[in-house]
Amino acid sequence: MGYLLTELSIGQTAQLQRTFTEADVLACQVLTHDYSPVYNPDEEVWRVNYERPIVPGLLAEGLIHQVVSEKLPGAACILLQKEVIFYHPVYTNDKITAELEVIDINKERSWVTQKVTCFNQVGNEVIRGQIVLFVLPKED
Ligand SMILES: C[C@@H](O)CC(=O)SCCNC(=O)CCNC(=O)[C@H](O)C(C)(C)COP(=O)(O)OP(=O)(O)OC[C@H]1O[C@@H](n2cnc3c(N)ncnc32)[C@H](O)[C@@H]1OP(=O)(O)O
Repeated sequence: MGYLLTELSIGQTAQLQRTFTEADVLACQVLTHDYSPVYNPDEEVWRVNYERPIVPGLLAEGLIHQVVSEKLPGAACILLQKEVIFYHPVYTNDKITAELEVIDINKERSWVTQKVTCFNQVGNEVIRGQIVLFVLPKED
């Protein structure tokens, strides 16, 4: 399903929630080969600055992509730009909400710009940013 470009409007929002588990982190490490000690509960290095091991940024960002694929626009599109700031760590077993809001539509190019906000179960903003998507036309 999803929205055609002509069905999108400025201010439209969508969100999804996900809890990132230790198993998710391990699966992400296998795929990315990023075995940073900051993800490992048995390591010491993260303890000075952080409460618990951190979820890889790339994995947390995955929730943003899920909102794009499933909800807004929820149709086939191509990521053109992504700028994100990690304001607060995502910890294992945090319940994260990713919210996207349409802030610009370029009808001539079929490009849509969305504001990205992700926050955790206590309302801390963990990720803020912006993405630009090329919304592919539906086949007739
Ligand atoms: C590379 C891989 O192997 C590893 C990973 O992927 S790790 C996972 C992804 N990254 C994170 O999870 C990082 C999460 N963020 C943090 O841990 C914190 O942002 C921080 C420790 C870097 C900073 O926190 P803190 O020292 O508490 O800073 P404040 O909240 O007090 O803010 C001070 C000012 O800095 C600005 N700021 C904060 N965070 C960032 C950021 N990530 N990028 C840019 N600027 C940041 C904040 O706005 C404050 O600015 P102001 O003008 O003073 O208001």
